[in-house]
Amino acid sequence: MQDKPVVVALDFDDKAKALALVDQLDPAQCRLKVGKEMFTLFGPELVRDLVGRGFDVFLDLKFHDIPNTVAKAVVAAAELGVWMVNVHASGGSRMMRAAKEALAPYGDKAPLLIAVTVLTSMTDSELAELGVDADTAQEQVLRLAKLTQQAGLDGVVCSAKEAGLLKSTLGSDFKLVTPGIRPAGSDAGDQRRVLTPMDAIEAGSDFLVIGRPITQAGDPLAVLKAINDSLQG
Ligand SMILES: O=C(O)c1cc(=O)[nH]c(=O)n1[C@@H]1O[C@H](COP(=O)(O)O)[C@@H](O)[C@H]1O
Repeated sequence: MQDKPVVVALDFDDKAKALALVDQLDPAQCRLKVGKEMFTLFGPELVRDLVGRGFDVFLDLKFHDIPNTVAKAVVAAAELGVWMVNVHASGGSRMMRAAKEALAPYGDKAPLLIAVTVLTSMTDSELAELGVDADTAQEQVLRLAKLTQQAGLDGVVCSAKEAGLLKSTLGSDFKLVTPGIRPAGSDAGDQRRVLTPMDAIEAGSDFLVIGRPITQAGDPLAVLKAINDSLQG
């Protein structure tokens, strides 16, 4: 298992509330994810602040644009000192390769570059609505994950439900970052393809992105601790 597999998704519209949670967290216990809402509201300053506090930050902006634009965007992320950044695999292999090449000058200081395959909120019928020629979400995830690996990226964001298949097909070094994680008994919300933290790790997930079950809990630290303890077996 990876060191510190839990990545807490900081999806807040209130910076003070987010920082009140961050103040209680220890960079030795978890990593943090900043997504579209907080980045749009509070910008790179927030990311610099979190990096400055010693957290590994996953900048989850899911870039999806032409190769030149995405390459420049991932360089901007690297300049912020983030640990991980992501793009949409459906932006294509040329775009993904351009992003990877743009990070080469950062050497081992480059953020991990990850691609989103099929969003964990998507169902098979929603994929069909988009005209995706795959029988199941899983088939499309595998197709996009193979493309991502061929483009030289470090891994993919996927549902833990696909982790076993992806690990056995793509090898143990290819990182699997899995949202849609719900400790037993917690509300799935808008997620459709969910697993518990332990089941996700056993299936082959490297990093567990967990938002509302921690951030909306009465005692977020207790939930994080319970999750970390459950993973220690
Ligand atoms: O890239 C992601 O992190 C992501 C990809 C995906 O397919 N599904 C998904 O839920 N996410 C993110 O993972 C987090 C999940 O949050 P909760 O559903 O609150 O645990 C959110 O910040 C989502 O934006």
